[in-house]
This record gives sequence, C-alpha cells and structure tokens, in this order.
Amino acid sequence: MEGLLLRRHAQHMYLLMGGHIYFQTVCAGVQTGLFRLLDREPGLTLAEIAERLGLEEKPTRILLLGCTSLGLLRKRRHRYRNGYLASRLLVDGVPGNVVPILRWQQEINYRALAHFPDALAANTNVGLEEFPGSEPTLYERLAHDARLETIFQEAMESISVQANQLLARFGDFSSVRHLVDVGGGNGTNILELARQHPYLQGTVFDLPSVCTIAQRNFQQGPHADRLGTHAGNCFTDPFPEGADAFLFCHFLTIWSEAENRRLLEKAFQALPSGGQVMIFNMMQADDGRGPLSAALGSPYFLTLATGRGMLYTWSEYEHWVRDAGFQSVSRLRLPRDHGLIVGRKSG
Ligand SMILES: C[S@@+](CC[C@H](N)C(=O)[O-])C[C@H]1O[C@@H](n2cnc3c(N)ncnc32)[C@H](O)[C@@H]1O
Repeated sequence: MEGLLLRRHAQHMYLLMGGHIYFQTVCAGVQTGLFRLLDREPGLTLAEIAERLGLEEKPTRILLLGCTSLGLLRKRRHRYRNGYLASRLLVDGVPGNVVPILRWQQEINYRALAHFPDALAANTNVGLEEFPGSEPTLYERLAHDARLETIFQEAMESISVQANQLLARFGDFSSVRHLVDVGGGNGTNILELARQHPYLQGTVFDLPSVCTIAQRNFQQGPHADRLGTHAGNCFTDPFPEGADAFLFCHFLTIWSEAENRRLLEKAFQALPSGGQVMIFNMMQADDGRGPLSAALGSPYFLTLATGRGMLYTWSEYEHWVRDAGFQSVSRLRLPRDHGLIVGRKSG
C-alpha cells in the first residue's frame, strides 16, 4: 500500500520537477511544426516526420517520445497523430489555439520566472533584469522592442479573446454609452463589445506605444467611427472625460492594493452619477485555496510584470470598490475561473 502511495506521489513529483522539460517539449512540437504537420497529414511514421520537418531521426524520436508520453500525440503501430489537446490548441490557425500564449511564455516569461525565489525574498520584480531598460515595469520595457511587444499583445489577445466573449455575453452594458477600457491593450475587448452593442462608444486608455497598435486595429475594423484611444499613464494622467463606465479588464491583477484603490477612487471621481466600474479577470477563491490558474498567474506579476500584483480574491476587490464610494456592488461568476464585479456610483 505504501509502495503504491509513494509511486503515485513520485509521479506527481515528476510533474513538478520536470515542468521545464514538459514546457519545452510542447514548445518544440509547435516550433518545429510537428503539430501542424500531423494536422495536415495524420498517420505519418517517424522517418516521414523527420524528413518533412528537416530533422535527423534521433532528435525526432526524442521529440515524438516526449509528445507521446505527455499525451499530445497518439501512436498506433508506427504511426503518429495529434491527440485532442494538440489538435485543438497547438496548431497555428485553428480557432482558439494557444500558440501565441506559448510564445509569450517562452520568449518573455520563461527566463524571468527563474528569478521567482529571489523575487519572493526581495518582494519585487527582479526578473525584469532579463529585459534592457531602466523602467520599473515589463510593459514600459517592452516598448523598446517591437517584436516582443507584438508577442506580448498577441498573447494578451489570445487569452482575452475567449474570456472577452464571456464579458460581452454576460456583462450588462445596456445602460453604458461610453466605456473606457483602462489598460485596454490592442483593443480586442472593446472591439468585441462594440460588435455586440451597436450604441456603445469605446476608448482604450493605454500607454502610447500600445495605443498605436489599438488605433491601427480600430481603423482596420468596421467600428472605427465609435472606437478611439487615449494615450497616457493611468496613474499620472487624468482619466479620459465623458465616460459613464470604466472597465478594468485583466488589469488590477498587475498592481498593489494601494494602487488599485487609487485607480478605483480615480474612476469614481471621473464618473457621473449612475456611472459604473467593472472589474473583469480571473479571481482567487475567498478561502485562498486556489484555483490553480490564480496560483500559476500570481508569480508572474510578482517576478516580472510589476513586482506588485497578484490574482486577488473576490472579496478584496469588492472591499476596494465599496471603499472607493461605489454602491450596489455585485459579483458574477463566469467560466475559466473568471469573474465580473460591478459597482455603481449612486445618483
Ligand atoms: C495584462 S495587459 C491587459 C490587456 C487587456 N486589458 C486585456 O484584457 O487583454 C495590461 C495592459 O495594461 C497596460 N498598462 C500597463 N501599465 C499601464 C499604465 N500605467 N497606464 C495605462 N496602461 C498601462 C499595458 O500596456 C497592457 O496593455
């Protein structure tokens, strides 16, 4: 019995200790084009795969062994096919694929997260030293590198695009006329909201280099007349005027409690009576036991993004919203560990 128990724990230990290898195996499957190849031509042999990918047979064997034992490929006799996860999530171009997220993890987060233990000791984002520049946040440093900034924004879009559909579908925007998306990134959220709500006017309030990307996306789309950008720093510049709702979408996870309180108070001051504040992101359970998404997301904010954020609990956000002056605070639980908290400025 004890042997069985130990074996099960040992299996779990493999998962914990081999995480870096698992991750690189998945990335290698994407980067070599293996999953794309098997999507086009399922049932190839080792030799055929090696030949088509332009690799030697031995490294191809290692890659196939890794992907098969991780459940990403299925092997029958001598032939390989994509498993469910690989075919749904790891093939470029398949709707809902996570390839941009993997690219972000690999090119931006991976090396930086090796500094996690140091970040715990220093209580700041020491992982930032992997990126040139002197600015205190990842977002500002990315402005020096257009390639990395695009990788970052595409990953955010990929993360947000599914979640945003939940926001647009379940959030109540019926009384909103002008929504400002604070830290709205490349405009994906507001584009989706504008598509679903024909009377909604939207503004992305983000750093200048990011607003350029959002503006380009708006001009290419069908709602250019209703969408715009406002370049600035949400802490040091005034919030745009004329909004009756401020949305903080995957944004308050970045900052400290004190900074979030400041942002919510600033939103309260800038809103007319009846105006709303909306917080939409992954939520940590009030009992602090998870979910896993919150546990895995939080080290990124400490070690790299700003050194000041994490995935906070529902109750923390609700307290801050109330303390900022909002009333009728409500929470809406959504799939993918997401949630929407809304507060209203009473008239
Ligand atoms: C995690 S991304 C979220 C993007 C978008 N809201 C979404 O849900 O996909 C954070 C965004 O905040 C922006 N940002 C960071 N610091 C900012 C600041 N001080 N003022 C305004 N925007 C900022 C970044 O440029 C980035 O687009």
